Amino acid sequence: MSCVFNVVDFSSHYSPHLHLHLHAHSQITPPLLSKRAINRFWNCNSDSINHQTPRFVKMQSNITSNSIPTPIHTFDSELNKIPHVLTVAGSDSGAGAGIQADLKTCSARRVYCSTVITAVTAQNTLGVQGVNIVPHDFVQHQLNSVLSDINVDVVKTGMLPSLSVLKVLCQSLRKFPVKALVVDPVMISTSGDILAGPSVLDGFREELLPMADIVTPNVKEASALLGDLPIKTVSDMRTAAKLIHDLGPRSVLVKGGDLPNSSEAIDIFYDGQEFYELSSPRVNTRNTHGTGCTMASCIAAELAKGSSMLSAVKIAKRFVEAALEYSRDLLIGNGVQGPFDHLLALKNINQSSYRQDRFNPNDLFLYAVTDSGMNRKWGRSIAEAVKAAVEGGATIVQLREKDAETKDFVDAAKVCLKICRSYGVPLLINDRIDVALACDADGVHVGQSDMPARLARTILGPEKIIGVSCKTPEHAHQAWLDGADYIGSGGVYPTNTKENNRTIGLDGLKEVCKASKLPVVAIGGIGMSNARAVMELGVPSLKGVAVVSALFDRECILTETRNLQAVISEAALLTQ
Ligand SMILES: Cc1ncc(COP(=O)(O)OP(=O)(O)O)c(N)n1
Ligand SMILES: Cc1nc(C(=O)O)sc1CCOP(=O)(O)O
Ligand SMILES: [Mg+2]
Repeated sequence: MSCVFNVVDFSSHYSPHLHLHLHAHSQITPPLLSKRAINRFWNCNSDSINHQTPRFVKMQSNITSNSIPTPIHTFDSELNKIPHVLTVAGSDSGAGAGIQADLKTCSARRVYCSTVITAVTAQNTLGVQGVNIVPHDFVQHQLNSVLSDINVDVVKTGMLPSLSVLKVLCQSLRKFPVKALVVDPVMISTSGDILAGPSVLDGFREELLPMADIVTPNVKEASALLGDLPIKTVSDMRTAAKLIHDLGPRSVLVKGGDLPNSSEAIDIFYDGQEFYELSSPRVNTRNTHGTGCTMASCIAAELAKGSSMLSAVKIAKRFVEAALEYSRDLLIGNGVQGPFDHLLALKNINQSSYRQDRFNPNDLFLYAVTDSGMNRKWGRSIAEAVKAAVEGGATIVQLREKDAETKDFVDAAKVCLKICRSYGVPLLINDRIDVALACDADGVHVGQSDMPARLARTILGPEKIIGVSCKTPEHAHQAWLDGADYIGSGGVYPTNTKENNRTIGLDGLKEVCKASKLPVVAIGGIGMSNARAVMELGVPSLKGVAVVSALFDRECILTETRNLQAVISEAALLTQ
């Protein structure tokens, strides 16, 4: 064993537990460790009681805390290092738990996740219909492939279906030490099916738990690990946490989600010195399949990013709580226990209002841009103005509410979105990416001094529409490079709506249109008198006109929009 340990580079691989283990079993003494490794090893745990949120109550410990500082899981300072969790677990065909839950959790928490599959289960929301155990030598093969190549920060274990699989895992962890080991002692599925037998239980107690940085049993698993010790109260959970800690893991999280008759989900975290009671509101939902796997992989993900153990546990609890809350009414499968949505993204898909097309350049044809000052002047709400414009034939709407309070802006945007969706008209938000996200608008329009389009694209994702204001061919080229969908170009004519706006004229517009790889909408001083001239420019990339005052600074928005529609439609027909 010691010859294996002698090849370990202590400055880059860090598992406090493996180090302790190593001191006990090999001849390596602390002076042989690099200064950096020693510093990291004895770094104080930054989670003191002062940092706790009120919902996480530190409990009195029976153990007098001594002055030995607790190591934290620090993260190598190499720039651009991607945090990496390896999950060693079973596949769940229903994708609520197991490997699939781990992958979704790590993606949601922005951590790379590799997988070693220990068993393939046939499973759905009704239960487990079949289990096919992967031979232990092939589990070892997978472990070797990943650990020998990709720099793993944290290993998280789930279903370990046989003692031989557990043993090859322990061997690999000794050969390839990692920064932390998170053990979710999966034994019985939530549907009551046995996923690991008694010999595995012995393996947990004797071999795996002593190597673990944290073990995360639920009440049933904690009881099984302790020879069927009854656990019925929070006080029992605390006793169990202490007894499991005595088996060797550095920390224990006993999850009380299954305890009956409580409006709260209470977990007990014990790090060998202090007990912490972590409580969250119990979410009343059938969609809880995979919460254990998710909790453990989220802890692993946070450790991989450099969190202390207590922080990682707190974040994981919040993450699970938020995902359950978001998913409480999701209907996936016909069984009693459904999966939940780790990425908080599935709900809109079912809405009848979901837009089918991502972006159609022809939507730029008659582009209505609102103005709160004009609406105030004419005594109408944003929603009334938008409704009149879409009824009159506006093909896209932008809410340009420069002086609205954020809350009012979001509220109005939600109402306008409903109106626009009912007409199949996209709704964009001017400048405010946050408002667009909050109301799930179809996209944003940004100018040269607003949020850069490239960044807006990263934040909003691939499906949202992004428009960029461009006065020059260079702007247009950059907008294309940045992943925009269209450009707005102007001011074509002088305007009173936007202060200090440089007029580029029809010639400037033509130059931009010719250079642009993206569809263009013209803006600035456009109305009934000059829209035809703009449309007759005859450049293929020019798709329409964007108008503020000629629609909204008028008594009847509906009539003005209809009239402008007629004029530009006629011009478009003539120039085809
Ligand atoms: C379609 C369209 N084109 C241009 C603009 C102007 O955007 P920006 O330059 O960011 O100026 P503000 O509108 O924010 O004052 C636009 N809004 N829409
Ligand atoms: C919002 C805006 N952007 C412009 C640009 O040149 O980029 S001109 C403009 C105002 C357009 O209002 P109206 O239709 O009332 O002239
Ligand atoms: Mg702007």
